Amino acid sequence: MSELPALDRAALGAAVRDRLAAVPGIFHMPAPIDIFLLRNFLSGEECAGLIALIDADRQPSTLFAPDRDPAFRTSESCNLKRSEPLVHAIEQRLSTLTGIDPAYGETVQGQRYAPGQQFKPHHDFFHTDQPYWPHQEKIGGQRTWTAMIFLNQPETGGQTDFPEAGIRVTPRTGNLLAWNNLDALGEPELRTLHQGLPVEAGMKYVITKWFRERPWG
Ligand SMILES: O=C(O)CCC(=O)C(=O)O
Ligand SMILES: [Fe+2]
Repeated sequence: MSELPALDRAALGAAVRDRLAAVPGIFHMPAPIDIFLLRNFLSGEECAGLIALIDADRQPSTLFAPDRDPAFRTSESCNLKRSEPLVHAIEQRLSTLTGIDPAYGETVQGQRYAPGQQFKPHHDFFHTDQPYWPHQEKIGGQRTWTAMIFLNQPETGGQTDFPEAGIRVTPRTGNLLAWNNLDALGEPELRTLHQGLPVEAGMKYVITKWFRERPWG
């Protein structure tokens, strides 16, 4: 087995940013964090295929650090298996896009929000003072980039909001949002705080891919 190195967080942040910035048609959003929007990363057909996989397997979503607030994350989610050809193909494309080897990525997670459901403000990076950290540290360490793809568009609500970065993105079928959870020095960037606002009408489906600093698992 070939040994993949631990990635230098700061160098990775810059390398992925430069690679994304060169993608034709991508929008580097004006913000104090590195965040990109790429329209139509997936086709409507691919999105429909992923929605069917999510509907077949979805369960109430969980949290690494269960919150006292039962309304913190009310969506349903599921892990999408790499053995599904569609999931495998999308993982390859995400790696080509970001330049990050698929081994560093966690399993793709699918998520569905019904009206009233939301994911309150949180960071995707790990808080290293939390009880979950020693285990996460062993199985890949800190999260680096997040790639999220909107699979459909709810009628109203369900935007992804970064209150401290001044960014709010409306779900549109096939659009990809990618951001670096770490700062220029490779440390957790607090201004990546984000939330999935409550869906008001219709359904919202997304997939999320979190990349680690070391091979995951
Ligand atoms: O659904 C959203 O808009 C945000 C989802 C999210 O933040 C996550 O899955 O980590
Ligand atoms: Fe998140």
